Amino acid sequence: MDFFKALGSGIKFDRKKFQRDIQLFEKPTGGPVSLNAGANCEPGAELDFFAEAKPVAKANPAEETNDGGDAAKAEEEEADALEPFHGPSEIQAFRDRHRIAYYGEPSVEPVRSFAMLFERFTFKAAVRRNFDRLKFTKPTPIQLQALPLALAQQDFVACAPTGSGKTLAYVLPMLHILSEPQRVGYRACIVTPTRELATQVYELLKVLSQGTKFRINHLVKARPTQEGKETDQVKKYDILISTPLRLMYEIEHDLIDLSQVQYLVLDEADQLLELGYLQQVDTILAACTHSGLRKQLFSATIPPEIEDLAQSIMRDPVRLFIGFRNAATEDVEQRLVFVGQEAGKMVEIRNMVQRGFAPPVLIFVQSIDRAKELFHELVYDGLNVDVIHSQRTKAQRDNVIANFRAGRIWVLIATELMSRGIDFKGVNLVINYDFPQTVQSYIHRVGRTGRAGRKGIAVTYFTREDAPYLRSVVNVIRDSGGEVPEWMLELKPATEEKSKLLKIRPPPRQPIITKPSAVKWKMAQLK
Ligand SMILES: Nc1ncnc2c1ncn2[C@@H]1O[C@H](COP(=O)(O)OP(=O)(O)OP(=O)(O)O)[C@@H](O)[C@H]1O
Repeated sequence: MDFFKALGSGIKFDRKKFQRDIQLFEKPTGGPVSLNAGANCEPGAELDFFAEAKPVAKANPAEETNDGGDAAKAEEEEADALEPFHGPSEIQAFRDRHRIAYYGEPSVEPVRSFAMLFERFTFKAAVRRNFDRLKFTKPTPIQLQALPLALAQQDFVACAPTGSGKTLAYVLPMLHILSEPQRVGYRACIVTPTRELATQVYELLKVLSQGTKFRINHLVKARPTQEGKETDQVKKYDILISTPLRLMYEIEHDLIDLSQVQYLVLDEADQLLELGYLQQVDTILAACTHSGLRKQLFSATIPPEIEDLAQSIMRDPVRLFIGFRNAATEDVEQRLVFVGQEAGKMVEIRNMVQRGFAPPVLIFVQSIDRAKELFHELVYDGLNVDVIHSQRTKAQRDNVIANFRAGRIWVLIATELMSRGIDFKGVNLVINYDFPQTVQSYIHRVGRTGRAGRKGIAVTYFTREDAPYLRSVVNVIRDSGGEVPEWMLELKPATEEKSKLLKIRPPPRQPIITKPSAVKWKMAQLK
């Protein structure tokens, strides 16, 4: 109990909601405990919940990893660098230094800085002001190249690590290209796999478009059929943000007109081009009939088969890759923990709590049932925990996210729903309680920490049954600069057939039940 009191030092609670917590944590006896998982938790220091991002130590990973000469060169690339490039070889050297791989024609020059971008492209004063308020000093590597590429109105596929600012790379050019609001209907459309991600993109667009008259429709709510008809009312919108299922419904019920869309972005494109979403995305593509339509695809993971598919729906796309293909961000320390059997996972979690941990923590499990089970275990342990999955109402999901962002929830249990795109800047630790079913899932889950230049830790539990799938994750850890024991590198990768099976169906696992109270709850569920 002392540990929790200590851990609570400096944390503000919603007093009504956390009455019990307040009783437990009031008048802490000492400073926070030194915790092995906490980048923010030095002995004696106050917990730093969702503080402003720390100085971006490595906005451009190349700056730290290259040799002295390159580092000195990178130093020269000040935030306001305007020096033009002198020919293709200098551009190539610049791209190499920032680990930008650029395939295709035309070769659009990158920018050295935001100052150079705004010198080359004259943005509306309001958008410039709004951008300045974000206080981003240097473009991330994907932004160095994708911003001018998008502004040159090219089709492209962009693959860059999680948390490296891909959203800005399409949202900012969109506002420049659309230029002025026009009452002709949607001219830009952004599709994301989840409602939560759509909301996040909408929030950034709202910030950047303040003071302009652009109208943005965040289409995630169901609406009565008549209300949605393509009336003058709907024509006032310039930009649409939606999820594929919602949008397909609108198209199939003739509620929406996408014929004026000239700028289509698929965020988390590899997921959108997978079987589960393909039909919906096909319907959306077919509805975007404008001859000048430009398509841009973004993700932190673009497997080769998806790259081929992407190319088939685009016009000579440029392909942009930052760093290793399909690697995890280098800002996350990745650990693998062998837990023997299922029961070992709860032991490990409880040990972690005993040892101390620095919230906020995000825990991933493979199914809704397991999310509920784990929630009941941890709630009975007295942890400040909540759970998010698709069976919760939209309002509940929004509340959970807001509470987690505000530090009112310390531990959030999530299903795959939250694995992609969601930007929780302050997450210190991600735990893969259940081993991810694909290497892409691993990369995205791990990428919920270590964002925008911050550091993070990701711990993945594995049982004997998970061992055959370990190798692909081991490769990701190695490629992102992590250390892995030699024996793991000698493991055989799972066969293609086995990996495909795992992707479709999670493996059976023992329920997460260790307490009589949880058994009672589970029995009631099964009735
Ligand atoms: N140039 C920049 N400097 C500092 N922070 C930035 C910069 N660009 C974006 N960010 C911040 O980085 C964070 C991550 O950005 P974003 O969510 O766009 O990442 P992403 O690459 O789309 O990640 P994911 O693949 O997980 O969706 C955000 O909080 C954003 O505000």
